[in-house]
Formats: sequence, structure tokens, C-alpha cells
Amino acid sequence: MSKQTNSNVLVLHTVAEVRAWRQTQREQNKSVGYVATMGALHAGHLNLVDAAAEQCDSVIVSIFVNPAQFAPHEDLDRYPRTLPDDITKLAAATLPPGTTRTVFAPSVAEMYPRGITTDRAQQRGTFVEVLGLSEMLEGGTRPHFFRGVATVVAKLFHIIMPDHAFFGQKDVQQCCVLRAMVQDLHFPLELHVVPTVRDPEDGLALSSRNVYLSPEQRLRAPSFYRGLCRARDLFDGGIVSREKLIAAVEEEATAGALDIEYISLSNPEDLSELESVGSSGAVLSGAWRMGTTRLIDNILLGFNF
Ligand SMILES: Nc1ncnc2c1ncn2[C@@H]1O[C@H](COP(=O)(O)OP(=O)(O)OP(=O)(O)O)[C@@H](O)[C@H]1O
Ligand SMILES: CC(C)(CO)[C@@H](O)C(=O)[O-]
Ligand code: BAL
Repeated sequence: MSKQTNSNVLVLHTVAEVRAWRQTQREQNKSVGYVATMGALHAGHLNLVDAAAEQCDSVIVSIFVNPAQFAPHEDLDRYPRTLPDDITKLAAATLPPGTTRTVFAPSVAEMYPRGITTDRAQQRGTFVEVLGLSEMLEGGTRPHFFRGVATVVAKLFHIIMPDHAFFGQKDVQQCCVLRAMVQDLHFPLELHVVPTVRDPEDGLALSSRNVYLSPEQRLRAPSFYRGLCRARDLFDGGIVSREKLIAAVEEEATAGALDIEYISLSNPEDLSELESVGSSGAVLSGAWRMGTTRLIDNILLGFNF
């Protein structure tokens, strides 16, 4: 049942409601900008909403913790779920006057009519896989992950039919995978990558999973970004070698006693590992663990999306 909350956010829960809403936007000649999220909204998400509102008349945010992108041992059950707060934040966002604000918060059954389990061997039904780009980096540690992301985002694109979709650079490989999916499946939309929003004090990339960090872990977490900044300084000074750029990140991350999972210098087109930054630029990215929490970050060298 759709609901107008806080007076300016329309909250929809079913595919049928979204289809009816989409038809109205079409009849009113409103362009639709879409932001996909798993909720627990923070300033990074709200920055995507701002970007969507700058470009489009009507902004829709999906809030759905997607079981298909979690492995059985991951944090699906404890992932923060804060729908009422999320709606309040969207209601309070300062957007251009007249911007229509809508939330799509479906149930798992609505999104996966055949059911969904995190046990991949037991999954049934239709899935989307972007081969090649999904296997390395994040896909190396989370082999189920991009299949789950591509599947749910393809479903959401079909349901919402946005003109523009906005994703965060923090999840850089996700942007590459989804960009390829849009191209391969001929989705009639424009995909935008929005820069990472960081803590203004210490530069840690905002992430819903930061709430898992203890105060002591939170103090150490920004050392990865400090390493990325040092690598950027080297690159700006003409250093392009993989060894030197990665060593700069490694040194800072080691000083912060981070448990590094990978540090990568990769080609922005196919995410293959590079020996040096060439004319197409490079993505310098990585993942690390702090106890049971896993965080990621990246910077772009010599190119922009
Ligand atoms: N700090 C950020 N800056 C810009 N975009 C962001 C930031 N954090 C998340 N996003 C983007 O918001 C969208 C929804 O992401 P999601 O709901 O998973 O949030 P998250 O903070 O990345 O959570 P998680 O901790 O699960 O990775 C994605 O496109 C993601 O890249
Ligand atoms: C794109 C997404 C909302 C799909 O569930 C998720 O992977 C995320 O929040 O980045
Ligand atoms: N922000 C990507 C969602 C995930 O890590 O599950």
C-alpha cells in the first residue's frame, strides 16, 4: 500500500505501485532519476540524491537489502535496516523546488517471486551475470556478489525504468559491472558515477558498514585513505609505477594495523592489473578487514568516469 509520509515522500512497496507511479511521471513529462541503495542512508547516499535531483524532475530511491548479493557467512541478518529514519532523511533533504521524492521499499518476496536463498546451489530462477568484470577484486573474495547486484539492479531498472541512474564511486567495481550490464542489455538509461563522500575530519569513505566499527577501529580505518592520498601525491608528481603507488598505500595501511585483503592498480575498462598508469588512467583500490567488518575504498588516477 503506497503512503505519503512526512508530506513530501511517497513510499511504494509493490511493483504494481511503481509501474502506476512511473506512468504518471511519463504523463507529466517528468524525467526520472534513480538511486539504488540498501538503506541506512548517510551523506554519501544523499549526495547521489542531490545529483539525481540536479538532473531530473523526479527522484526515486530504492531501499532493499538484497539477499542475493550476500554469501551465507556474510552480514545479511545484521545489516542495518532503518526505513523510518531513511524516509525522514529524504524528506529533510534540500532539493530543487518541485522535485518529486519517492521511495521504493519492496519486500524480499516482491523482488524474488520464486524465493531467494543465499546458498547459491539452491537458488532457482533468473539471474544476471556480467562475466569478466565480476571475477576479480571484490569478486575474488565475494564470488556471489556481482551476480546478486546485477540481478537485483536489472530487476529494479525493469520495474522503475529510470532515465538516469546514479551510483557511488566508492563501489567502483560495481560501477564498472553495471555500466557493462547497461550496455550489454541495452537498458535505455544513462548511468552516472558520483564521487565518494568522505568524513570531513579524516577522509574515511562514508559507508553503512562503518557503524560496525569499534571506536578504536574507527580511529585506524582512515589509514587506507591516507595511503591513497600519498599515492595520488606521487602520481601528481609524475610517478606511474605500480610498485611505488601500491607501496605508498601499503605503508600507511600497515601503520594503521589494517588487515589488507588486496590493493590493486587496474585498468578502468576491464579491471586487469597494470604495471604502470598509462594514457587511459587507472583505478587504485583495495579492501581491508577490521575484525568482522570489511571495508573498501579507491581513487581514480588520470581519468574520470
Ligand atoms: N561514501 C559514499 N559516497 C558516494 N556514494 C556512496 C558512498 N557510500 C555508498 N555510496 C553509494 O550508495 C549506493 C548504495 O550503497 P549502499 O546502500 O551499499 O551503501 P554503502 O554505504 O556502500 O553500504 P555498504 O557498507 O553496504 O557498502 C551505491 O551506489 C554506493 O556506491
Ligand atoms: C546497488 C545495490 C543497491 C544493489 O543492491 C548495492 O549493491 C549497493 O547498495 O551498492
Ligand atoms: N555497497 C555495496 C553493497 C555491499 O557491499 O553489499
